[in-house]
Amino acid sequence: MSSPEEPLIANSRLAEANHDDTDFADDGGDLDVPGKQPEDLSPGLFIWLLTFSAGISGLLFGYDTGVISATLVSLGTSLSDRLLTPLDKSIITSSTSLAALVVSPFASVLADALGRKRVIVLADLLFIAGALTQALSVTVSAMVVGRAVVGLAVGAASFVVPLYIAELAPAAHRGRLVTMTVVCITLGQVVAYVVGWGFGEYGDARTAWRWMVGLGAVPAAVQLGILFGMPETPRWLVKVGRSAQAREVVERVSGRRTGSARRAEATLKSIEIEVREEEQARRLRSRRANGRARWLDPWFELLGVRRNRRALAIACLLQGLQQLCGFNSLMYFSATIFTMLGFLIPTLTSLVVAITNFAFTLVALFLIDRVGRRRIMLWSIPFMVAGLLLAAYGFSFIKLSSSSMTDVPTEVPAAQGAAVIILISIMTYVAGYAIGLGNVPWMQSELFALNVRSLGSGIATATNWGANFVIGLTFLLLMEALTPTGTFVLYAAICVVGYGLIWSFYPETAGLSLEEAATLLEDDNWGLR
Ligand SMILES: O[C@H]1[C@H](O)[C@@H](O)[C@H](O)[C@@H](O)[C@H]1O
Repeated sequence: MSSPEEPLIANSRLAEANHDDTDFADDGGDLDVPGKQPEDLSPGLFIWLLTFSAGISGLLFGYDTGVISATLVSLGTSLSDRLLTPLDKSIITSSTSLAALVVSPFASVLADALGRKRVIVLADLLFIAGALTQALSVTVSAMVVGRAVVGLAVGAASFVVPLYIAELAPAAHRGRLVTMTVVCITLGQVVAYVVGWGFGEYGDARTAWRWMVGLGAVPAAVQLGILFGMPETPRWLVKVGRSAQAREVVERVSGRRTGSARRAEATLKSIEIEVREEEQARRLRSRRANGRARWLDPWFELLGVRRNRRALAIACLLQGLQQLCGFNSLMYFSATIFTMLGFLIPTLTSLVVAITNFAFTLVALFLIDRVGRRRIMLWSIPFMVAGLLLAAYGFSFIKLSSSSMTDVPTEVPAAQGAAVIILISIMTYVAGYAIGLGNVPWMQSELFALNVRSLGSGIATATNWGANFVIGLTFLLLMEALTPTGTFVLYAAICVVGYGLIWSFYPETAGLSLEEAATLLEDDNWGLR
């Protein structure tokens, strides 16, 4: 079903861009400075401020997903006057990802209709409502509702914030800036773990968990305030016909460096060319569609055009793998696992998971644009496999009592040596994850052409949450059914399959403009570069 005009349009766009804009593309013109490489260039204060404010959403995403680990071991009998079963815990945990999954396709429709920024505002309101509902809940179902409302917020924010940053950032810095969001997510998880440990150890046992979950409302309120001074993205503004405003934003983003006026002009022009040509292509296609409903157009463009289909396949593969590799079972249940292994202060031990994840995401921040997305993934996944297999081996020395999955610490003392092996192997696995799979999938928007970028990123984000839901719901049950060793071997096998798929299908997009990255997938050798 791929339409014959598509490659022509893309080629003419590149030809036009190459003709009069050779020195800017989407890199903000930075490459036209003689003797300078992209790495030498700093993104400018405005971009950093934008990223920082947008990153608060990441912080919230991280806080709300991370806080569940300590919450689960602190709830005791405060919900519905009983101890929680493994199924209760699984449902409380995974309701967040289920709600995030449900909202992600709508987030893309809203982001196109209302603009990227308004969706971030909406997400903040939901973050506040969800945090308060959880803090005040007295039954398991009320807690599930609160977690689900937070899930709606996380789902919307996880889709729109990377899109917002990718559309504002110059190409030479895009990878690093999108990774900043993931840094904020992982920082949020560290904060959640520290809060969890602090309240768990030193707070009033009956109310500690209410503070843990309720505190999530604070950064959301702060961000609401900051958002008033933030701009909409120039790409969205051009798309809805507000080019004058788009020009102002592009000028602010370009800063006051020499030649920035010319760069701003050129950047705006390339966006306008892309929007115009995609509009033409869309009109051509809907003329051929013979009365088909208009809302179906983006779907036909996404699935009917070869390069878009390829982009979607890759984005969903990466997002699915990011979750199915099992990382979030550690994020959600590490306190439960370390309780089971007999560690004295499990919430403190589990801080290791969050801190390793955060520290290696920082390492990724410095490596990603230099090493490239594809290469960084191929280098890091083997460490994940090694870590998982070693953990599986460590678990084979540990006998679990039937009570080990509940709040009651195991009566069978875990073998100390094995517990240490497990801790080290988990750290290796988490480090490998944080360097590659933890952040590369969020660079999804650079794979898609503008006309399908929102929808494509929305579906890929939904894949992430769908897989996250499966992992959250099944981890404790798998630990019982397959044993911990079997569960970790299963995750290792998923990583190996993922490695093969990435090797075969994922091209390098580092350093390309959004327009060039989308065009790359038209190439017949799209997988191997
Ligand atoms: O990129 C993030 C990050 O890696 C988080 O630590 C993880 O909890 C999320 O699921 C993932 O999307």
